[in-house]
Amino acid sequence: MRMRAVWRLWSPGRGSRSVGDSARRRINASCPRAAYLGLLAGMALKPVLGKLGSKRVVLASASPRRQEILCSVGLRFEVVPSWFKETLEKSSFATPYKYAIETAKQKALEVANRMHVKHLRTPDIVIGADTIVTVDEHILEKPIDKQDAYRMLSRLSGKEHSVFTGVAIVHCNSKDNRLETEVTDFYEETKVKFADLSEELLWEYIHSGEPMDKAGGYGIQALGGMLVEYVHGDFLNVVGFPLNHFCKKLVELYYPPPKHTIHHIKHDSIPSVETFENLSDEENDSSSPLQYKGAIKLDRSKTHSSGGVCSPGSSNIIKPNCMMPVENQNGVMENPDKFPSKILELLDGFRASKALFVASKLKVFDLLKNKGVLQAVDVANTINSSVCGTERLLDACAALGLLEKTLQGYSNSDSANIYLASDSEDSLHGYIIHSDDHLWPLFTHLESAVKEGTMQNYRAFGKKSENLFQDSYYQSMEVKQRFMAAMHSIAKLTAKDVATAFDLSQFRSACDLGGCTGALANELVQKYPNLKVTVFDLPEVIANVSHFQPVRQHTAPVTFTSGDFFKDNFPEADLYILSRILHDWTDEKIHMLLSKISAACKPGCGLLLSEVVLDDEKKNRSTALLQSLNMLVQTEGKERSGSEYQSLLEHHGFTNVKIILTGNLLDAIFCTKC
Ligand SMILES: Cc1cn([C@H]2C[C@H](O)[C@@H](COP(=O)(O)OP(=O)(O)OP(=O)(O)O)O2)c(=O)[nH]c1=O
Repeated sequence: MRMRAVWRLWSPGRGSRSVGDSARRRINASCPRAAYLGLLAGMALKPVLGKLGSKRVVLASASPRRQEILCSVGLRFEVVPSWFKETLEKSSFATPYKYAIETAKQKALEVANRMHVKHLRTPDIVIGADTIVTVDEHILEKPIDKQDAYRMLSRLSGKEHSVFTGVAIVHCNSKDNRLETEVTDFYEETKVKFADLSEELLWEYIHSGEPMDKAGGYGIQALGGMLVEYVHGDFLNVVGFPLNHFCKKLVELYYPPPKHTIHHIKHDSIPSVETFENLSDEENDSSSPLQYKGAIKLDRSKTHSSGGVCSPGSSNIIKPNCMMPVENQNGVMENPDKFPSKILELLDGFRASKALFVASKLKVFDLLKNKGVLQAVDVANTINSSVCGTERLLDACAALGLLEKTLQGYSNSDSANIYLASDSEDSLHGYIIHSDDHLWPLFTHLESAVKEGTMQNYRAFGKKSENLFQDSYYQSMEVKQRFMAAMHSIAKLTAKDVATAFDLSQFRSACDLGGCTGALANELVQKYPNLKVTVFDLPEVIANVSHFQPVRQHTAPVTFTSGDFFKDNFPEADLYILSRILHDWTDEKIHMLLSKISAACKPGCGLLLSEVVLDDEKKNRSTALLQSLNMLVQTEGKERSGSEYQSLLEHHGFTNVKIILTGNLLDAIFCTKC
């Protein structure tokens, strides 16, 4: 079989299926037990999701496979790739899985610490994982180059090997500003047997590029599946995350089984599932969309009934339509879980956004920051609103985790004090108001934007946008200040991660083109005191930057110069910066701008971009992809993938393009002029 023919079927962008789909399809076709386990995992996770719903869960992994596996069961999490280098001394571990567990643990702890220290955002749970392949007592990780991939794959040819994934679940707690962690870890082993691989097949596979970011140099979920004769164990474990074992661990952690309630459901090809009844909502977690009050017990005699009801408040209720597996007429367990929680959550999304917008606009978070705890009636009187409406808004905000509600009244959550109060240093208030006043009207015309493929400024605001910034953002003082405040909020939130993503210490002068209020520039001079930074932006912007400047800064001040980077000459510098600029424009305009920058750069000069970087297949980072829709409704630009940026940059003589996914809202790209 020729690889290329198959590649066409599976390659992204040609209607290929996701890893999750392909993985699931394989499971179903070849391994009924694994298929069942897949379903079990999905079901088992749902009630646990209620537990995790109110928690900040972080996946400390850059692996798109892991993200997809966890996404596919509806877990909500942030992705913050770990910076931990996988360099532990292998020989110091008694077994390979201990090595994988320790690496997973270190990956997760690194992220927990970094988030705690750098972002003041202590997560509740950080998940780390590490996948290794072992053959003939050797541990194989990701190949460093094609030769290395060749060595690995020829070692695996014709043999059975083991794939171990170590997983660490780190629970975090911030006490007196110190991070406390509690680690739960486990591993899963899957045996995989490779067919005999001919040299030709082997090299063709290596040249497909697939082996490079995968342990053992193969991806079982894609082309690499053709090399495999059999799999014993959890398929998803090979793909990078043992979902089933993970779910069981969560159940163990959150629903420790009271011994007397354990029922075993047995079936020939199906494992006992003592976890199910413990997944009922005895603890009554209000954050779960699948929330039903009262203890719900599994009554096997009734699981055949077709019309099980889930009603709140009653005990001894069977809910086969909600979470539990039921046996069909043939005695085979089926997943009856048709509850569309993910879809319902999306459906609700706009209501939650609007509640946040309105509470921000009415300055609820400012009021509660100043006053501490208030009853709804006091809030209503102060913000000049009805008591019944205010109470519902406050209750919704409390349920969304923005406020806390006690008998004494409502108060801000910690994150509301940090991010929602308009006067706090890291406030997102500006961006929230911009989202309500500007993006919301634009998004109501998303359908037209999709049909026409163009921005919707005219429909939303009755203004033609021949010159995007002049016409849309700088037409009135009020809109301009709102827009600048919005950009400032995001720049402040991301500046530290962008400024520290690369070592820029060799540069003496920098020019931030379109640098707006100078938030990134001010961060750069803090980090590099010898760097002189100039912000170059339109005169309308520069005229308004003064009240965004830091009050106490012990470094040389940032300089501001006005001009239009498309038309005017910009200041000389050995480092140019474009933060959230390229995404506003078409490729044509980007070429124009990059060619101007390239002409201004001497060899060795640097160019730092900060943008949302899409994954190459444009399917994994939903926040980034939604941001691309955001660009569609309001600009002629779009978000781009790493390779798209790379080819734009290389076209203008910039080389050594490096990309860092910061885990924050903006990523960082750095390259130098050759
Ligand atoms: C064996 C095998 C591995 N893999 C992948 C899973 C992991 O992503 C990768 C193993 O490398 P890891 O170091 O475990 O993970 P990673 O570097 O991709 O991500 P991070 O360290 O940020 O968590 O190999 C497959 O996708 N398919 C396979 O068949």
